[in-house]
Amino acid sequence: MKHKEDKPLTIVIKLGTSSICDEVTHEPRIANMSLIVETVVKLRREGHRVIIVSSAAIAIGLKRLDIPKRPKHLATVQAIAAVGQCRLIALWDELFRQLNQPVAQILLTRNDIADRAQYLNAANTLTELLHMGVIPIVNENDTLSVMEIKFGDNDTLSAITAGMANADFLFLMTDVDGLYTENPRKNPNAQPIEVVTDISQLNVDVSTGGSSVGTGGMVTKLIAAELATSAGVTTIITKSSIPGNIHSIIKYLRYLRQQEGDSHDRSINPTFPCDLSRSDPDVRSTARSVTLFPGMDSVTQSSPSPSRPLSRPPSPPPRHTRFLPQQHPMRDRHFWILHGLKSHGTVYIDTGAYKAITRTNKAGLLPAGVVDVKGTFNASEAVSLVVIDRKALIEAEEAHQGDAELKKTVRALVFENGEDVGKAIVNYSAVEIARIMGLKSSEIESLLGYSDSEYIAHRDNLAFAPKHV
Ligand SMILES: Nc1ncnc2c1ncn2[C@@H]1O[C@H](COP(=O)(O)OP(=O)(O)OP(=O)(O)O)[C@@H](O)[C@H]1O
Repeated sequence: MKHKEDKPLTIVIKLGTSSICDEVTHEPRIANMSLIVETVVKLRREGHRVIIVSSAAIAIGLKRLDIPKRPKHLATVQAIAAVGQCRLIALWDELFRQLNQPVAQILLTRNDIADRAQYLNAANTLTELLHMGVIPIVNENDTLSVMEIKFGDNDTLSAITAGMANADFLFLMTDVDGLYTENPRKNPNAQPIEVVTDISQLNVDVSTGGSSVGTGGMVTKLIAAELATSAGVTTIITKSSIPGNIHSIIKYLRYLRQQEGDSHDRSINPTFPCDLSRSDPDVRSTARSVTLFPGMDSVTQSSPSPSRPLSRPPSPPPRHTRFLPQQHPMRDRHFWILHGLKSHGTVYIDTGAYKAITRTNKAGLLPAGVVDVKGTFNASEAVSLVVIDRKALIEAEEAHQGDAELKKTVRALVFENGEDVGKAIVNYSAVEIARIMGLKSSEIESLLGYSDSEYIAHRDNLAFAPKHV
């Protein structure tokens, strides 16, 4: 019988600038890149599908053009990126060619995925390349990207790519071997974090930057981990200087998964009391119940099945931080709304509306639940949803009836304290919403002269950040 753990995996590997280039000289780290190539080809030969997200176009361009320091002028940086990207992909192609492995270049901007059809098209191209046995090498299209259409950093881009490709794993390879309580470059006593079950509960300092060529630091890695785990992708931060670690970590996690699979096989009730320390010393104190792979229920670890001998436990994996995927991954469309679309404004809703649109059998957003609107956006564009306390707003306004200035300040305060809970694609423009907010849907037509929908946003067009569902 073929077991779940034998299933080929889709693995996204994000390589930071510091992994590909020397911080000072900007020379490519050929030896390290070669080791990455060997690891990726090994994974390919085991049947896995691998996508690389590669930074470093600008750094490589600086070297190519003999410019010692990154200039400030945007057009100059974009020109350098164009030169560097060319060299970078040529380098990857040359190294992979030695092992007869074809690669493909994919350059993305946020604009490329802002349209649902284009997003699906990009996802289909990725799938097709993987199916053909090609390694897609993804990067932000720095040459075209202006602030408005930027992913901003390749950590975010890699998480979106992982979601798009329905990946099992996202490896964020960097110059530290994991997340620490503080920046280990600054404080050698910082403690490593091994398993993260809930990113919102993390108590770490990620405020300081990393290498001089790095762009995101740890902050963007945490954002990326939150994004990827919400799509069901196990996310790992580890050191890029030993790329073979990817293989050891996967082997180790597959072993755990095999144990988990056997627990499922032999039990009517899949949850066992367990001693995590037997199989996973990393998890000992941090997690009692773990989900190792997307699509599998959270189960506690248990001893191996007596009916089928397990393979020998692999040696403990190299140090890494592992972010466990959400038990109920977000639907692809919701993932796209939340992370693929740029917000063009804000729709403020009250707590009643929020409850209605987030309950299990969720409703669409009706005009009655909208308190205010900000920005200039058209119908069919994405907006942020912010929940505010309508009762507090009314009370505050009533308390300051006589003082228009104070009333304005208090109102602004209530709005400032609102909570950003997700995004929606709206059926009406900002101007239209401003006219129909607070009203019953049946009143839309008489007010606007038409009624395209009874909803401000249909329930399929509402997406919430994981902690808000
Ligand atoms: N709490 C923390 N734990 C671990 N590293 C931290 C922490 N806070 C800050 N850092 C810094 O984050 C750095 C890694 O991020 P950085 O952006 O420099 O690298 P990269 O991802 O390899 O490059 P790029 O951003 O170009 O993709 C580490 O070198 C470390 O100095």
